[in-house]
Amino acid sequence: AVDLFVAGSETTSTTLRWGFLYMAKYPEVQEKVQEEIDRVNGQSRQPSLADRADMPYTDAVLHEVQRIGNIVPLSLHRTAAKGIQIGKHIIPKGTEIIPNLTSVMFDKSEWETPDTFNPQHFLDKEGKFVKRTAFIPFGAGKRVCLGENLAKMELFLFFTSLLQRFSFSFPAGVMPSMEYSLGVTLNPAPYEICAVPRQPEHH
Ligand code: HEM
Repeated sequence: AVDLFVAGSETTSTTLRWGFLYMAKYPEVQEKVQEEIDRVNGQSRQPSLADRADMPYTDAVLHEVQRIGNIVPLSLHRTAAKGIQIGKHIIPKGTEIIPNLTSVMFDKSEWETPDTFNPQHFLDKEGKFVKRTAFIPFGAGKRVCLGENLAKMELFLFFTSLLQRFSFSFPAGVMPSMEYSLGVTLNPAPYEICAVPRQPEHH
């Protein structure tokens, strides 16, 4: 049970902290997310998971936050249970393997603008959500993150519920900093942010 709390708490909250930071830095993206929330939920009904399919832009923004936030840059270290050959490379049994997720999620041949926050990475020309095979923040294969689906549900619900009620911005005179510190996960450096209540809708 402790493993699940350790693996599940900091990862999700760190991703959300990157998310609100990017919303403050890119107010035009934040506004488009809020337009989508207003269209699908209005102000009175809280977003639910059933709404996700109707919110491709918000879904794309969350995916892009996870890609560029890159919170587990070197995944989990693994040990080869048996010897294998991948192309020319022979990996003997017992080899320690450190998967480099960063190299995939910032790969210049996979992403149009790898170093720039760009939700269009996950949208087609009609604005529909598109999956990308190089999106692997949860790892890949047999030992992919056990909590992937739970994490995606949590991210969607917390992100949309907060953006329904608040707009995030930097305090006057504070320059946005996208600096990070590497602990267990790759974290945004502590930042100051304003959560300004949105005007209730007038009917
Ligand atoms: C945004 C949130 C999360 C991210 C980015 C994330 C990322 C990862 C990554 C990269 C791995 C290694 C996968 C591999 O070796 O290929 C992993 C493993 C794991 N994660 Fe997550 N995780 C998240 C949330 C969660 C949550 C919410 C839980 C559980 C409640 C969880 C439980 C686990 C467990 C148990 C493993 C080990 C699986 C195994 O060894 O078979 N994670 N996670």
